[in-house]
Amino acid sequence: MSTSFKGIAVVTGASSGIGAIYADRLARRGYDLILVARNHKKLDEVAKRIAGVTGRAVNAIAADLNNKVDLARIETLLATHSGITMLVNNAGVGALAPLLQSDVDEMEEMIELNVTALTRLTYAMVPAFVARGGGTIVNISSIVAITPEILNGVYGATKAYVLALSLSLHKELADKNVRIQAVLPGATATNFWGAAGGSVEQLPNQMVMKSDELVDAALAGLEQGELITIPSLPDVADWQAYEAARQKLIPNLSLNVLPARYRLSAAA
Ligand SMILES: NC(=O)C1=CN([C@@H]2O[C@H](COP(=O)(O)OP(=O)(O)OC[C@H]3O[C@@H](n4cnc5c(N)ncnc54)[C@H](OP(=O)(O)O)[C@@H]3O)[C@@H](O)[C@H]2O)C=CC1
Ligand SMILES: CC(=O)[C@H](N)C(=O)O
Repeated sequence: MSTSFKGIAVVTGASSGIGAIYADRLARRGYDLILVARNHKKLDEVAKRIAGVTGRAVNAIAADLNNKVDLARIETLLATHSGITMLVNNAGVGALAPLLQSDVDEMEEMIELNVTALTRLTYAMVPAFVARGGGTIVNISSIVAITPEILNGVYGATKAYVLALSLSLHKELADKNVRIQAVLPGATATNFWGAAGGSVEQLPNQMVMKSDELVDAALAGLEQGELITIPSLPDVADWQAYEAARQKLIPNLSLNVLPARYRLSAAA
């Protein structure tokens, strides 16, 4: 594996779980790092460990992406730091309870982090990448983007947003050398579950991926040029068939002729 210098990767939510593994793997691939999360102590520990092992420059910035002032600080960094070549939009929280058992204020906070913060960081990053002739954005979505029935519906909807935005950005930025990848993890053994009020131990073991294997697979997908990476999916042909079915719908989704099934008969 080449370890030539690849610029700076910014990883949000890097104090634990998937984000901390991304930080480690990207440093080993030759990126210097800027790590973002709220917990300064944990973030510093991750940064020191990775810098010690890899010798790369690793900066930790404590920021609450649900706080407008902190978020603006990170947006400014992304828009102005010319060394940044990759953004991993990973920070996110989830929920497990259905609508009747969940609190709408908590849902709003989740939307602010999973959707609003990710959108604002992307809006800060993309013009800078376009101006510099390229860059890479990795968006951590989830399999619940396409299976919202599995967990809390608002959580699934936030991840469907991430998938939709990624598909659109890929098309919009195709000729600007800005790479987009959306990663759709299935259940992964991280703090996510405890933070969402559950426990990963309650899931059947065969459904749960280790976070290091998840990230290694996601980076393999990135290096293979994938737009969508579903690390758990055994046969990529199944995703391709799903996507082909979606593409087949497109020419028929906006027409000025009513299909026969909706034409009311004169007698009715
Ligand atoms: N684990 C799973 O089963 C799956 C997870 N995902 C997604 O993966 C991503 C990473 O989660 P995962 O590693 O599993 O869980 P973790 O709880 O381990 O990581 C979440 C990260 O986000 C950070 N974070 C949370 N809130 C904020 C905030 N307001 N501002 C800044 N950072 C914040 C946390 O750090 P801190 O508390 O220090 O701020 C932490 O570093 C999420 O987007 C999640 O939705 C997707 C599919 C499956
Ligand atoms: C699919 C999952 O189980 C996961 N926790 C997620 O965050 O989407």
